[in-house]
Amino acid sequence: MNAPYDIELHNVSFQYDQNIVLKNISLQVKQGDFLAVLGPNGSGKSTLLKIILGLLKPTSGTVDLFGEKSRDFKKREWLGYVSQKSNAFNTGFPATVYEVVQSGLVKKTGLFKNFPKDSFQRVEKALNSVGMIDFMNQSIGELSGGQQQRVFIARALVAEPKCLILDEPTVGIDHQHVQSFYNMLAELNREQNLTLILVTHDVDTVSSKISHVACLNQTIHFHGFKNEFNQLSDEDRQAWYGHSVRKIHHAKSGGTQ
Ligand SMILES: Nc1ncnc2c1ncn2[C@@H]1O[C@H](COP(=O)(O)OP(=O)(O)OP(=O)(O)O)[C@@H](O)[C@H]1O
Repeated sequence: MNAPYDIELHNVSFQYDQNIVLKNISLQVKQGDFLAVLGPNGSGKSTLLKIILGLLKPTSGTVDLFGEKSRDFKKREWLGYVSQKSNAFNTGFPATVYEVVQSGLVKKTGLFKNFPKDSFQRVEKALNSVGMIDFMNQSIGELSGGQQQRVFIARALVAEPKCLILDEPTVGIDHQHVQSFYNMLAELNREQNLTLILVTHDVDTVSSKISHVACLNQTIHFHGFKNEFNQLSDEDRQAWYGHSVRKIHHAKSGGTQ
């Protein structure tokens, strides 16, 4: 299928009971984009992701996935999802890294079907992509938060998604490992042309990796290329975030602008 966009939202609004959370969101994400979704706490970022994933239905407006109406879209495995709470296993959890990643194939094969014959190769490939192949036989609970999160990305990758959606995936990862985590995402984006949608507060750390930025606070205040985001005036930023927000820091430019 040669869809113009992986994801296209038209005038999407959403409310929980009387609480309006999203208003008139129109947004397009094309194949190979690396989009960072930014916004203050409670601005609707996770809700937006759940609408894209089809876990919540818009109160009004429509979502198209790979050129089809979301409600008609059957290839759900094309959308991978890694939530911020994935890395929450304790040390006693009785599953190996291999088993956790293999469970991601259920999305592709269905719950009551056997795993495909080449599942070992698929798990191997996914673990290689996230640099975790050496941990294949280890218990998931024995890994650090950052390692567990890589395994969860492998679990999403094993179903061979075209777009990976990540909700604050670095929560619980040691500061010194966050950069290498984002390097890994950038490599997936570059080498596998994987579309990435990332909700994050790590604007500075991820800035050199992303291609696009969307600024959300109930509605979209800005959506465009990263460079355009950097041109936003302080007034625009204040209107979006409610208080002064730093511009993206570029290591080469010699400091926060
Ligand atoms: N299941 C729910 N039922 C009712 N209200 C909810 C529910 N989930 C979220 N909300 C409300 O919707 C609003 C947006 O929440 P959401 O989690 O989408 O924001 P967010 O930008 O992801 O926040 P954060 O950065 O704190 O994770 C908040 O006011 C929140 O209280």
